[in-house]
Amino acid sequence: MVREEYDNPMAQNVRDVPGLCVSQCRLIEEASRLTVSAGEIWDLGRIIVTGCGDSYAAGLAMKPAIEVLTGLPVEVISAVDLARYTPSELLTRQKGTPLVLAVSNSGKVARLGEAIERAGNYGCLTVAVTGSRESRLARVSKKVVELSIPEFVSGNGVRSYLVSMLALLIIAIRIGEVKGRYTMEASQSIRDEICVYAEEFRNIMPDLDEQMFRAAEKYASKELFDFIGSGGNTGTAWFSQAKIIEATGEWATYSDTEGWMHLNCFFKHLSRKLTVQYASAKGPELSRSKELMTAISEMKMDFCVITDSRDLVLPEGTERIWIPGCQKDWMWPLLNYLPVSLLAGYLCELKGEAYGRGCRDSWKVCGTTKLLTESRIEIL
Ligand SMILES: N[C@@H]1[C@@H](O)[C@H](O)[C@@H](COP(=O)(O)O)O[C@@H]1O
Repeated sequence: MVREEYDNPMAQNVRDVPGLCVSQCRLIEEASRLTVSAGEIWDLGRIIVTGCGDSYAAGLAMKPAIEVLTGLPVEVISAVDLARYTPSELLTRQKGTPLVLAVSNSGKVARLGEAIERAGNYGCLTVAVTGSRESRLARVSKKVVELSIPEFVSGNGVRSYLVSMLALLIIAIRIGEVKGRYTMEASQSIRDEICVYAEEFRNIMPDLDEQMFRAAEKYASKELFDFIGSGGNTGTAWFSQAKIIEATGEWATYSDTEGWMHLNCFFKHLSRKLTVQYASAKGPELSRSKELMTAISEMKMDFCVITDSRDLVLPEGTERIWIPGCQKDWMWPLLNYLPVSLLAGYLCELKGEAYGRGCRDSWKVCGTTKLLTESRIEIL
């Protein structure tokens, strides 16, 4: 088959991401630099990142990075948990003010606005990281970092996911710098490293594109997709399952590297499943990742490993999907979601599917954003 005949919006979005990463790096730095003052940063006790869907995954993906950079404890809490379940006493000032970073491309999701209004009422410093300053989220947040993502064909959030993660990363770099953990020059060199990573990705894109199209051809009949990753790669694994569900409607799941051996290893119909593991050569979990690879190979199922290593010994029959690595392992999730985004886009074309089932028939009810934006608000 000829790849060009199966080109699709998700693949077009993926190809745009490295350039977008470089251009957004500077723009977000400018938009966010003075949002939280030095005094407010010195007063912080902990950080909560929240959001829905891909925006929640962006928090998972950047959690280790934010922890390393800021030296503060970071929790990623879903919007509904923050709105309705997190005890109010945990949102009040205790050994410093909690900073809540609320990620939402649209700023319109009701539950997130609700969570932020509540957290703000109890004393959190709330910051909306959003594409819309006019949105309800921006209005109820104490501060706003406005993202401006250039228009492009809609591609299942592949570009906005990058920008959400990048914004969290750049805000964290600034917090660490103001706290005196490293110099302004060191901050700039981290941002430079982000751009180097993006450029390396841009260089491998034609080969990666071809490999993922061939993988889509090979795995087009699969009905279950099982993603494994820990640390920031938990966010990547979450995002991977989301793209497969949206683009193909097939069943998809994710777990961390330890959790897989406790649960997802028990799926049946192994011949109908594709298992994908994220394994960075610099990752602190590499020894555990290798144990899983051995077990998965003994179970005899189709298996891909997305890795930044060409030397990592993989079990026979395993497909290596090589992508660039980063000097700082916590930066890897920023772009390592791109191979599966390509895979999902090509699978959608090969299976004759429509994103979100075209919101037709039984899925009509899912097509109205009202269920997300006009949900009843309760400030507890
Ligand atoms: N299906 C979409 C997701 O793809 C999106 O990530 C989420 C949050 O959207 P936003 O970032 O605008 O808050 O909304 C919906 O659930």
